[in-house]
Amino acid sequence: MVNETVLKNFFKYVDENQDHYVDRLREAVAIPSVSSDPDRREDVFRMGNWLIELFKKLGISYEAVDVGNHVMSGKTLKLPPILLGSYGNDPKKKTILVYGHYDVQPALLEDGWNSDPWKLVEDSTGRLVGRGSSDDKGPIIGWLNAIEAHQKIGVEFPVNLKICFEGMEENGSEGLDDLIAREADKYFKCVDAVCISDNYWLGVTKPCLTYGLRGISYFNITVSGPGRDLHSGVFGGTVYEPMTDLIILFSKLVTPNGKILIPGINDDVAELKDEEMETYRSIEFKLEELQSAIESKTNIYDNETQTLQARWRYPSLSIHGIEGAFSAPGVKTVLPCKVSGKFSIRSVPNMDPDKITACVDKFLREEFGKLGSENKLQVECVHGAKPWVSSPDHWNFVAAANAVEKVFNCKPDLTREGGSIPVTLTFQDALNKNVLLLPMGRGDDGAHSTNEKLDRHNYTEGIKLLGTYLHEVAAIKST
Ligand SMILES: NCC(=O)N[C@@H](Cc1c[nH]cn1)C(=O)O
Ligand SMILES: [Zn+2]
Ligand SMILES: [Zn+2]
Repeated sequence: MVNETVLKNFFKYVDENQDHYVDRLREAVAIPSVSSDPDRREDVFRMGNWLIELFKKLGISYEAVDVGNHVMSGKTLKLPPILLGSYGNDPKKKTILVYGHYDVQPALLEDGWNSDPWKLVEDSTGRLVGRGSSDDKGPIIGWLNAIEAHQKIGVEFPVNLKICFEGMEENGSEGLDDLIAREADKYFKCVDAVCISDNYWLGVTKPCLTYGLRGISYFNITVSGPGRDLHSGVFGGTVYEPMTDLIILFSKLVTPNGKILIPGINDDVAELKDEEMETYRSIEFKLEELQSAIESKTNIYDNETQTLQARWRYPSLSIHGIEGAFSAPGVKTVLPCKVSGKFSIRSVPNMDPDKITACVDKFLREEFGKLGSENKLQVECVHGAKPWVSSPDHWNFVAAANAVEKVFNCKPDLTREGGSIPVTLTFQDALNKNVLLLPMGRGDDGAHSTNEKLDRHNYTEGIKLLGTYLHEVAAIKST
């Protein structure tokens, strides 16, 4: 049984120290730890060091594992360290592994932010706006805040905690799978279950536990031809233009209503069974919540079930951008000599990343061949992750559901998620343990988008939720 007095004191301490937690998040957001920008790599390291200082302060023993180098945009870069922390080592207690990431997506004020993305600001409704506030600095700091609160109120921590924080999640989690394979029987040996707080509620009011993710295959297709950028007045109409070829290729990938046009891509998608259909019925989700998150009515489906299925159990293809193309304000009559188009496919059970790459490569080469262009095409899958589905009947989920009831006074929805967290399946397979996703933020947080936020309420109740989950884990029979 969870000691209710302990929880009461823990909740009270968290409530009274909200501002301290917000200040801590502010410090973290101020470090622009963008893993996909070679010029920001030092900041990713700085963020790792910031966490190490906090580990030291909280008495968490740790190793900052150097996982070598990688090549990005033609540059060899050091990979940020993977932080492996240990808090407690009592053989009588369960051991929970928590994972999160300290890198963030890029953000520029001119993308449409209302304030500097690297300065956490709180609006009048308690929205804490800043890059990484929800994805994933708020949640990872949440675990550490929960440890600190237990120390301050003088309460024994309910479990042994293993911590794995990486700085490359937004950029393919390079080095992490190998490290997990190496450490499965060492650092990760005693782990009883895994908890990841790196996703969001479905809507804005109801907490959820998540048992599935889509995979991702991220592609870079480069079309090159002329040896240098050219004046379109002088050379337009006389040369094969890489940008024209690329746009035609892009136009062949997907229809405006999301149907993927690449032959073979949809072949392996798991069949929709009656039991799965049932799971959509009980979920509290309204199209209005989606519309509020996308700040428009540009949704493709006019009903909730089809929308959730499109997000969770069918693949999608999104076009992200073009490197090398003119994108600044104003007018520039250039004809770029080399452009790289970026798009990704979110995959679902039973799709296979190698087959996805083979289908994409074959299709694009055939379509490019039809253009009769003298330019060159290069197709590359820059990183991939497999989809993941887990069992929500496991005691790990039951403990989390109990914690949701204690903190939010309601039963959580059981959801899948359209995003990808590459390491989830690795943990499940390499450690043979149950993995649970326990989100802190809301569906309208705008992760990866402009004006990303975490509500103060979700942050503080989230700290309580993470701590209470660990108490419930300690109390539950785990057979
Ligand atoms: N919060 C999880 C998340 O945002 N995951 C990313 C992972 C990714 C893969 N390639 C680039 N980022 C996601 O986009 O789903
Ligand atoms: Zn992310
Ligand atoms: Zn994330």
